[in-house]
Amino acid sequence: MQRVTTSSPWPAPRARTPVDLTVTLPGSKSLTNRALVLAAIADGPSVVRRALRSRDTSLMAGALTALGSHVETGGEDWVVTPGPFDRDAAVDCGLAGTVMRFVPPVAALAHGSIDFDGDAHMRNRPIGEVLAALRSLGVAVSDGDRLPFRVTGAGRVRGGRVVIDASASSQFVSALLLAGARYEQGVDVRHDGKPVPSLPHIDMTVAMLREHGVEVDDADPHRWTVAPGPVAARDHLIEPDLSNAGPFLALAALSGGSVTVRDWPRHTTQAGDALRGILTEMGCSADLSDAGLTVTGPDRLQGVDLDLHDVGELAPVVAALCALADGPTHLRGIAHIRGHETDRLAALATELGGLGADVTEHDDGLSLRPATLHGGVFGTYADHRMAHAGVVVGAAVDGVLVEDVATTAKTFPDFAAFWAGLLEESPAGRAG
Ligand SMILES: O=C(O)C1=C[C@@H](OP(=O)(O)O)[C@@H](O)[C@H](O)C1
Ligand SMILES: C=C(OP(=O)(O)O)C(=O)O
Repeated sequence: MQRVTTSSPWPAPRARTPVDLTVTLPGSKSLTNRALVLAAIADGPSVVRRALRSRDTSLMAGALTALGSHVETGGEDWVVTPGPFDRDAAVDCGLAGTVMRFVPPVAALAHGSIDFDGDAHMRNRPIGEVLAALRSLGVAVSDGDRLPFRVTGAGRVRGGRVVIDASASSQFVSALLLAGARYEQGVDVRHDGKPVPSLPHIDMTVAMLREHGVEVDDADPHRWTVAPGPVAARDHLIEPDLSNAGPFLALAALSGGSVTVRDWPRHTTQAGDALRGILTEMGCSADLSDAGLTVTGPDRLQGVDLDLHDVGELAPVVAALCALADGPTHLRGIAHIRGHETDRLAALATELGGLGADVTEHDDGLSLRPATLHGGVFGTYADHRMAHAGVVVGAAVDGVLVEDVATTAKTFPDFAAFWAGLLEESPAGRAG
């Protein structure tokens, strides 16, 4: 776990009085990258409307283009035309789990050798189960269980049954399901191991496959079967990224003000929808209306005892908010987030602790007790959600400097300018 020191740390703006804000947020990373993959293996062109334009989605578009698809990313709506996967290619995964996990099963369909690599830390993130699964489904994959690796496609994949341990990441399952319909025998994935985290993301994969006309059986909680067959071309309208709504809703929670996120879907498979329940448990009110989701913060923020196994990507912002709460907190069930963009449990314990939080790191979570926080540099370890955690604390505490805030570009274009603009425009910023 290394701190990144690319530019001067960013002085996080304060919210000194209750905010009153309405925001329109960029699209979901998870929905955009699934829509791009499915479009690239579909039987005709598809449009990804209101696609998220960020580092992770540009890397996905770049990967699918390298394989031979045509992805037009000029406007708000991205047009994807499947092409022949008939060449050798190199894929840069950056730090995008969705690119490193979702693209190899697609590359296996190519006629060519596809080389994968990514950022330095990406070489530590787990992928071995996907590579082993591909080998057992008849695909030539170089030795090893980490980046860099090579997938040599023969233009066809046998497919069939495979057993994996997906306890480190739900993306292992999603990856095999997304491409599985294009395998000769489809794919029958069984999980054998500790519980799979982030299950809403597998539900998202299954729902989107079905929208593309693919037959998926997910009746058994540890088994997913995708029937072989065509993937129908289909346009998608991308919902706002509800996980990235976390820091914005946290502003309402910590300032006792109100934040409305426009276009919050009434029904969604996004994990971020769980923020409504989490913030309510912390004492906020959360109202879903035609205007969007409005969260209003309480006078005193309560600590919580939560199992975040299904929604681990929310942990950094939730932990930051809990560090500001009046009561104790225990966040459990999130050992797997040690394999995210950084070891998030260690990073949160170190960085929140560095600002005076009373935080204890456990194997599978964190506990926090009320403490008076102070300013200082908040390290982000190239992790967008660590930067979100830093700005949340910085909105409530003087003198917080967020290192490498530009790392938020992974899933949110120009985050810092947007965040600062909001706090300037709100009465909270003007009062400061
Ligand atoms: O499939 C996806 O789009 C994601 C799945 C989850 O990964 P893990 O299962 O590795 O937690 C989530 O944390 C990540 O942000 C996005
Ligand atoms: C875990 C995350 O990302 P990735 O898709 O790179 O796994 C995340 O965004 O919190």
